[in-house]
Amino acid sequence: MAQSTLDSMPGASTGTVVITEPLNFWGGKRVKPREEKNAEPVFEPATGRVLCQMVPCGAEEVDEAIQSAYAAYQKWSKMAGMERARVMLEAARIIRERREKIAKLEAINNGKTITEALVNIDISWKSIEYYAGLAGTLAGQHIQLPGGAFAYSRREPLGVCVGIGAWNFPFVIATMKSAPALACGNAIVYKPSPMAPVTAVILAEIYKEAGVPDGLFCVVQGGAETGSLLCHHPKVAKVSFTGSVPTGKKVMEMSAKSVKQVTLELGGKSPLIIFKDCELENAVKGALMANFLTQGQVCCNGTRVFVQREIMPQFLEEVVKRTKAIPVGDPLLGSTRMGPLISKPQLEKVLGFVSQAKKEGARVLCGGDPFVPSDPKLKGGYFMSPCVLGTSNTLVNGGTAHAQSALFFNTQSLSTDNCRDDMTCVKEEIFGPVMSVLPFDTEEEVIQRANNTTFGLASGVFTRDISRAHRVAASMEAGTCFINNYNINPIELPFGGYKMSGFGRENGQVTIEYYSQLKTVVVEMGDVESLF
Ligand SMILES: NC(=O)c1ccc[n+]([C@@H]2O[C@H](COP(=O)([O-])OP(=O)(O)OC[C@H]3O[C@@H](n4cnc5c(N)ncnc54)[C@H](O)[C@@H]3O)[C@@H](O)[C@H]2O)c1
Ligand SMILES: O=CCc1c[nH]c2ccc(O)cc12
Repeated sequence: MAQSTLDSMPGASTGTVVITEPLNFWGGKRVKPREEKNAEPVFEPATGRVLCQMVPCGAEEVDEAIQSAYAAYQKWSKMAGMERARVMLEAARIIRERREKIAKLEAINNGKTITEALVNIDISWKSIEYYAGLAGTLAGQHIQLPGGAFAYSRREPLGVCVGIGAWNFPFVIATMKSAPALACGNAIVYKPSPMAPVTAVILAEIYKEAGVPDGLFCVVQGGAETGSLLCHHPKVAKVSFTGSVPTGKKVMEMSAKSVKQVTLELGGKSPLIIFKDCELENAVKGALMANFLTQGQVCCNGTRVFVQREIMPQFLEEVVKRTKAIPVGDPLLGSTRMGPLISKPQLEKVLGFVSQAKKEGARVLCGGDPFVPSDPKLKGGYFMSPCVLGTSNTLVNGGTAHAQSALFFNTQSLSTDNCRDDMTCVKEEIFGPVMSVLPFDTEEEVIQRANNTTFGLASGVFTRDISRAHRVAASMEAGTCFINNYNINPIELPFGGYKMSGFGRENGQVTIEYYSQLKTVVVEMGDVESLF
């Protein structure tokens, strides 16, 4: 087994790892790219150094991977669910055993902190364990018909599925797609993001070691072109896509040509609503969890934080204090709570949103600047200080919080020194550590404003009023609503979007339905009654 990448991990530190092994995997082994000519450098976000080369797969390589997956599917789909479960449980066990090494590699490639990367790897093996548990339960129905005839339904796999992933949760996304796919008896060809290509192949090796047939989980590297080859391939039955709305639309369009099933897990601009009767410290912690994990590059982040006017001063004071205290730096240090963004263009894009917000009248309450850590090896990294955009008055001296709110916030509608619903930073997905804080007055008003978006991935509400909490949750046009917390996404819970945030679900029992199809078998026990 080519385990050398992982073997080099225990002693590895930021700025030291170089990966030269092939990153494609099909037919049960790593596969060297056919041509190196379109190689793209992959950068270590913490240092800006080249970590490896990503060589995109062309049509022949994609076809080879899909043929290899199809051959594996023929074997795997004939195994009993319990047999598949056994192999999957072994894969989960191996991931768990190697969690530190895999997490380190993930943190090096993605820039997320080692603390978060470990949580991600734990989610990954739990996902495989969870779907292994369901593999043996897949069953149809028996339906009695008149005259002794009957029918039964069989839950069958789809065939070769394709997974296309984003760069923010590379290992998690690869497992969240492959675990339900394999449990149902499918094979899967996975294309990671060209910016985070290194851990998917580790997953492929682990599945192989656990005993899946060669080709069952393949990895092809590449960007838009390779993705498009996958979406057009006639042997592919389903495409599960995680990424942005514009790319999701293209994937859906390409898949429609050969009527492939599609799951779209797309972006968001989720609202987090904080009522004045909340437990304030929890609400502040929730707002930080909703905005700053993985440097704010999380699809379901609650980036529009609506705060009831009366508690705005206290909320802002506390949220700004805590945001300023977030230790930004080397992702491999246990004490770091925010690493670098994924790439230089992403950093520039996010800083651009902050500049635009200022031009449109928002006040930067903290952060929003490029950040250069003191450690010299991190000088070329893509760091920025976490940012809160909102109103400035609460940080003005003097007056009680209530007096301030009465004096200042009652005139807010006249002020431009504020986040407003029509600002770019409030309307568009930034995908970086930028929280926009907006005042509101009434429940009715905030529900309308929270839903006034084309996205619908997630939402959140903080209140002590149980009736209000459920009323607000029911009225959110979003696939998830968190009550009195945020970004709690265990694998047992269905996850996915409303509106332009996509359709289909990942995680939870329901995902079995997105990786399988029902066949109805009708059985006659008597003679055929023919009208002809
Ligand atoms: N809903 C979710 O579960 C979820 C999870 C993570 C990220 N996201 C979203 O992903 C986005 C960030 O990720 P990104 O920048 O990697 O997104 P992206 O849309 O740029 O790329 C996603 C993937 O699509 C591939 N791709 C690009 N063009 C393609 C094409 N024409 N055909 C087929 N594949 C193509 C990319 O190579 C990559 O693997 C954000 O909008 C974020 O909200 C959503
Ligand atoms: O960007 C979001 C990635 C994501 C989607 N669903 C889940 C579930 C658990 C996670 O840790 C991440 C995600």
